[in-house]
Amino acid sequence: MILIIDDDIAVRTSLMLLLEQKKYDVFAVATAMEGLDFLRKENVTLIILDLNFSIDTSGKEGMQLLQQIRMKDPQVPVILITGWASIELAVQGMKLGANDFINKPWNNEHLLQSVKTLITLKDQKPGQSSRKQLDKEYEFQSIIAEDKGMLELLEIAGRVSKTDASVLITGESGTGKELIAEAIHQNSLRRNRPFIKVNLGGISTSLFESEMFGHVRGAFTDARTDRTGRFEMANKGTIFLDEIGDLDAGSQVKLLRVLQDRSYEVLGSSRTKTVDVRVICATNKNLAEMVAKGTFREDLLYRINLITLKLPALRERGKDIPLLVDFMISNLRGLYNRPKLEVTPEAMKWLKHLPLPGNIRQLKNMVERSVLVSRTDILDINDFATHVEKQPFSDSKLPEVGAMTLEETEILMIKRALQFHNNRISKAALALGITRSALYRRLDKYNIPYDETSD
Ligand SMILES: Nc1ncnc2c1ncn2[C@@H]1O[C@H](COP(=O)(O)OP(=O)(O)OP(=O)(O)O)[C@@H](O)[C@H]1O
Repeated sequence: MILIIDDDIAVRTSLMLLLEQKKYDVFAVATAMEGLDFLRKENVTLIILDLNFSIDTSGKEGMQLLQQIRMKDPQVPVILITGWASIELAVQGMKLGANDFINKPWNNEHLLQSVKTLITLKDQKPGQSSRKQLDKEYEFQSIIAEDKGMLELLEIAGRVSKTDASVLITGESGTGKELIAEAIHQNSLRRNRPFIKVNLGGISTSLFESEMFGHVRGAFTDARTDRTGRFEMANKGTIFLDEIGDLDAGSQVKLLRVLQDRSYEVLGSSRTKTVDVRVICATNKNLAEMVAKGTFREDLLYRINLITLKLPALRERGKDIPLLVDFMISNLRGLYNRPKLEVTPEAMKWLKHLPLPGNIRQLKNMVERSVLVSRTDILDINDFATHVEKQPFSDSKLPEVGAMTLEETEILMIKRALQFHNNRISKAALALGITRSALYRRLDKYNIPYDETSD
């Protein structure tokens, strides 16, 4: 049963009609008291709450009610309805545990999507599907994963792919964010429509609008012909906004508007265009931290992260490395016509313990290079070892001369290696290029705490 709490009879009626048409059971109340009373007695699957309900437009009462709802039922999904002017209120509401917010006047499709997504996700907790079941239900062939966390992630990705919910994919560089974004599109009802990828990190501020929304001829000096924007190209399909954390403040506002209203203006034209698009964003930055620092808009974050998928780093799913290597080798057998390509068990073991900060991309590059260069089809440790790509490092990253002694630098590097490898001594030693016993000696010498049992 969906519960609507709003004192405006017009809003209640139109929401009820809309949801009933879609065969949802709906109940509407006008006051906070009635709402809480209903929640106590009935099994509510989702709540739609108008934050500005009651004559008090500060939203205080709505916010209080949200807190009370959360105390009674921490799980029930809550969608807030707010006026455009009270976007800050919506952000506060999200912090208090609401799941989504919709601006008035709302777009019916958008609202129904949000309802469908939240109910779909609530129905089933992830973590129940095996790889086999996932493969039966979805098309994830190009994504190699047996790791439990990854399977949970794929299960959620599969389920949300059928909705139009916006998805934020986070994770270190090379962990497969783009691959997941493509898979969501491929498993969605939009699969036969365009999938448009935009690398926001590569678009300059001055070109943002023309690139995203297009321009008409003469809109600015260099605009000699009309240009179709990326949103228009993605119409009816999916737009994948990569590196969203790299967007400057001005472009963030412009993006927020199109994500809120699904409408925009082509540069140099006064006509408003609407767009029907599914939005998937990705970043390797920590957006919550950026919000705290004031470099990323909080309202934009809530607009894009109805569903967040956090991809694990490869070192957190080391058991998947042999599967990934097998998959890569099998592709290369066909590509280079070398059907006998193999990796020795020793090399496989060695690869499993290799520090790979560039994640799957780094592994893939290394395997491919090793195959290309090796004269034999049976690849051993030595064939790979010469191709371990050191991450690009510039000495400008080093502290200023005089800021640190050599000993202090050594201590810092040891601590970083331990932290990176979750205190696993042998892995940290390998990354530092010393033996385990040499690392133990240094840990004792510098009094760095460690856990002997963690290796
Ligand atoms: N689970 C996986 N199975 C097979 N190949 C994978 C998997 N994950 C990633 N890859 C491959 O690794 C490479 C990097 O993946 P992708 O480009 O999706 O990473 P990313 O997280 O988007 O990187 P960046 O943040 O640098 O843009 C691609 O060639 C991709 O096909």
